Amino acid sequence: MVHNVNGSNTDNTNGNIVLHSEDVSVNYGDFRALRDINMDIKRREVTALIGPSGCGKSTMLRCFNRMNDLVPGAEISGRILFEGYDLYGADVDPTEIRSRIGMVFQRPNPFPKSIYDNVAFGLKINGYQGNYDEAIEQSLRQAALWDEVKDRLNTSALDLSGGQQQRLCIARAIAVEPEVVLMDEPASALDPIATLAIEELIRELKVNYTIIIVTHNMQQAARVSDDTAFLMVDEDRCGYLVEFALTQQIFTNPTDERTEAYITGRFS
Ligand SMILES: Nc1ncnc2c1ncn2[C@@H]1O[C@H](COP(=O)(O)OP(=O)(O)OP(=O)(O)O)[C@@H](O)[C@H]1O
Repeated sequence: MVHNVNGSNTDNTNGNIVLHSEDVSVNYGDFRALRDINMDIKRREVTALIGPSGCGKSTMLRCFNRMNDLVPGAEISGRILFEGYDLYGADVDPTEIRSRIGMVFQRPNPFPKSIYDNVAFGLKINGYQGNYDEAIEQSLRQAALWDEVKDRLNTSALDLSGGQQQRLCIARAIAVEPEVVLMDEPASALDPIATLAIEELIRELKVNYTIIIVTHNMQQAARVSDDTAFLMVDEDRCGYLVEFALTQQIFTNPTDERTEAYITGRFS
């Protein structure tokens, strides 16, 4: 169990901050991929991570639910506080963290099981004792998929379209009622209509969840997020944070000229 994470906050956070990163750096073996990242993720808001390829967006995202623990050679320094407590503390169970901070990947990755069993999966692992039918319906409704699948819950998830599969993966992630959902380019493998459906869904989900999204698509960041972090790479290919601000400010009146150059397409 993660002790006390619902208790009173300790240092450096207030009730509005769910995740707080402090001087976070990440190495893959000898290669430093990210340095000194400081940012606060606000509750029930959408935070976008943007920046050129290789600047460490996915690496940073994975730090927020300890997915980098699973990457050979990955080492993180600095601190991340989740609800005020050290996410990397000795008493923290990474598996529990990953159910409280869920993840949706770039390519929809449903299991080769029925639609129903995909959503039930996390509930079973968590030893859920409630009514499965109700929990599954609620998750599919929240993921804006219920009406399309309610008559075929026992058919294979692999028969769904790409956009439906991604919404199913979102339903699977939210079934265990995480506090945070991390999304790594969740719409990049989808067509424009499915992409808009995912964006609409993200705006709906933030009523209940805190969302962090990595996206290459700046219009998408502007459409769905409240805060935006802009990262770049230095001459050693190490990623760093240039600017973190309200999305509206980043896209209309950025403080840093590098942000301005990036969002106006002067480099990519
Ligand atoms: N498992 C790994 N082992 C070694 N290096 C890695 C690993 N994963 C990522 N990197 C390197 O770390 C740096 C940051 O990668 P990351 O995928 O986090 O960037 P990104 O901004 O998400 O990139 P993209 O936008 O292209 O997906 C890159 O130089 C990448 O090559």
